[in-house]
Amino acid sequence: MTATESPPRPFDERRSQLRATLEAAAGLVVCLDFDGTLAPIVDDPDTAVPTERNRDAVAALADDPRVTTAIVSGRALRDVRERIDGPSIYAGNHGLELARKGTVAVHPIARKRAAQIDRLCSILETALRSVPNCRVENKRLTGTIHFRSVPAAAEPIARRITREVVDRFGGDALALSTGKRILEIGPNVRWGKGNAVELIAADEPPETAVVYIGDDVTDESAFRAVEPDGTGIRVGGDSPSSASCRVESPAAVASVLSWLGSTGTELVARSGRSRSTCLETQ
Ligand SMILES: O=P(O)(O)OC[C@H]1O[C@H](O[C@H]2O[C@H](CO)[C@@H](O)[C@H](O)[C@H]2O)[C@H](O)[C@@H](O)[C@@H]1O
Repeated sequence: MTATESPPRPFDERRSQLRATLEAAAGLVVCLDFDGTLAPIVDDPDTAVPTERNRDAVAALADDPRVTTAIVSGRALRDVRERIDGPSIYAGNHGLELARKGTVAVHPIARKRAAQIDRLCSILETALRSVPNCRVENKRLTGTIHFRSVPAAAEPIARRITREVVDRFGGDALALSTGKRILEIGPNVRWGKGNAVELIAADEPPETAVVYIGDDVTDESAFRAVEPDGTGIRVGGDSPSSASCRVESPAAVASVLSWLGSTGTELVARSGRSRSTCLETQ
């Protein structure tokens, strides 16, 4: 546990703190992870879809001019865009690519190393061919090796092969990281979802409240980016996290999004009105 990590509190117990944050805020940004947050975790990554309530709640937030809504995913940008519609901002590949204001920015080192990722994904596909149901997802800037459907007895071997291949062919240029029943290869750079969230927030007026909801290790840098002025909400479990709140599941995320879209936006709007009243009376 790092100095800033402690078990997050249930969202309902922290609601009054979030109310206070929003009452003092000039605007609201809602950043959302995809797998395990909007979409329940499933065996086959190709079949992951948001729950209907999350889809509707995201569409409502995205339509509200008082809110900036962003998806911040480990999936490739193009992939995640096809899975959830509405937001004006999308970050893919754990923040290495960021689509906003009509342009797509790509981390320059990640762009340079894309050919190496492609090569490594091919090598891994061959090396892991004999492991039943082991899947290599080539996302251009990163690659994901999926073990969720691999028989339990074969998983340690598959993970070992993956580590050995990345050590041998990735050198210092590429790095391996973990996720939910996956290993991921990416450029060896200090850049993650937290950096993307900081860029998104920097476009907003000062004193905008940022809420980030996510479920996995790579979401921790985003929680650190928003806390303590904003609010991180961890989905699932009560293990230590840099998020101050938690909810149980993607089903519970929908209730938080609905609350943000109704009460949350109202609190921020009221705060905006009281600010302008103050200015007018000076
Ligand atoms: O940051 P996210 O949007 O949460 O993406 C993280 C990874 O999500 C996907 O893998 C995870 O979800 C799959 C579908 O439910 C599941 O089968 C797998 O075990 C999970 O790790 C996605 O396939 C990866 O590319 C993302 O990096």
